[in-house]
Amino acid sequence: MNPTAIDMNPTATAEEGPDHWAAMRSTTIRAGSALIRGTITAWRYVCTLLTLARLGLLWKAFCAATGLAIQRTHADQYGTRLHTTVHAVPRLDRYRVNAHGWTMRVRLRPGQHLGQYTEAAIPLRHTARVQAVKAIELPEQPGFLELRILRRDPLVRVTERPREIEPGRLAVGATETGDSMVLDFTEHPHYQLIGATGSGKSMLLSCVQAAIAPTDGVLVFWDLKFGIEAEAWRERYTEVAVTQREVLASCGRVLALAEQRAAILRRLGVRNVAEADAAGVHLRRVYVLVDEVAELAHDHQTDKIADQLLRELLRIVQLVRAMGIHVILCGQRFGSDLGKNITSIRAQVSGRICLQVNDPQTAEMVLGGLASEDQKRALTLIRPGMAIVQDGQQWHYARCSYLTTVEIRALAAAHADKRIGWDELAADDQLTAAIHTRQETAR
Ligand SMILES: Nc1ncnc2c1ncn2[C@@H]1O[C@H](COP(=O)(O)OP(=O)(O)OP(=O)(O)O)[C@@H](O)[C@H]1O
Repeated sequence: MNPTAIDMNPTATAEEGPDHWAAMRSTTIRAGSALIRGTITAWRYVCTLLTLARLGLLWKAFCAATGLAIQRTHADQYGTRLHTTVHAVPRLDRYRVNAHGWTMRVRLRPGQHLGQYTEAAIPLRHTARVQAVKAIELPEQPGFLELRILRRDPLVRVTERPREIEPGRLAVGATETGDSMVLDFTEHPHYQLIGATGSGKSMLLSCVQAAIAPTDGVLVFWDLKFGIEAEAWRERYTEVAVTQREVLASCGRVLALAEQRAAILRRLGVRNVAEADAAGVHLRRVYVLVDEVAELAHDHQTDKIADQLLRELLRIVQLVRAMGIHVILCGQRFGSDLGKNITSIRAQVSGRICLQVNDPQTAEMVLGGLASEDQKRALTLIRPGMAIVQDGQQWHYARCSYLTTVEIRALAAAHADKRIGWDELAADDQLTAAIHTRQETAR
């Protein structure tokens, strides 16, 4: 055999062969995992539909047994010996099925109210053989209720990955219905995340950062817990402040940026960054994360600047919402006992997430608008990272995703190039606005 005949084009086979196989292998793995995920989801839908059908068959008997059906007895025309009992059963409609369960609307019978259905939720859970049943009122539809039925608890293992859904809307976990747990900074410009030690505040904060990291959002961290939590994300931060003095300096920079942006918004004739975005001027969102808020409010022995800090924080939460600057306050408690301006600050922070807390007063402070028995649920949350999220008069259970320290470090390193300094940010804002003005003038 002629050896040169074998060695025709050695580099090409060496380079193309492995690439070809690697591409095939990765495509097969991706297709395989998509197939498995698809099969699992389809199977979950099938199980949900079967459970729903089973409950449909049992609904009449269930309502009769729990008093939800109105009973009428019809005597026959010859006397009272022969009579029939008819159950007027509450009608069900508007079914919405997902992989974890379903919701259905109940048309209330005359005289019925939410309390009766809340009471019936536990027996219904057993009758339907599901994880949880919740009855909620539909504010726009008097005479109707919604039953939310959870066949399988999506909060046992949260599979949702933190991500930005659209500018200012971050998915950070899952809710009990299997939907994404969303922090919506358009609806609530600032958030408070309150929970006892070990309840999962830092994990929730990490999920928020993981959702922001791949975007052009600006991350500022005031880590008053010695900078330990900030360490994993350090490469991605514009600024980390770990002492009250540093936080005070950072407050000044945040307010200066807000002032500059206010001038830009005035020039453009718009009211906030969302309108500026629509007009073609994109200003990066700035997220100021504060862990732990009580540390801002305590005077340390040598430095007496807590009052000044709270005044600055109040100015920030009052003034910067239109400028695309959002504050997320984390703490174990956020009560008026911490300082003079706390109540005013709390009033400005409308987004509220209550993780597990140890006392009913804290639950009441965070979940102000809810009934006291709903507030008390925050005392008995069983899993770390689980929270009660208030949504107007309604509430739901939610849980943040879980990220390991290795994942967090990898994310911070992968998106370190998105970091921007304060001066560059100010220059970037001015430049974006100037380009827009020039384009407008040219038109
Ligand atoms: N969604 C989650 N899934 C699984 N484990 C979680 C979740 N969230 C938090 N944990 C776990 O709970 C524990 C406490 O979480 P974390 O440190 O975030 O609490 P914390 O409220 O910040 O506590 P501290 O106030 O003491 O710092 C950690 O071991 C963390 O891994």
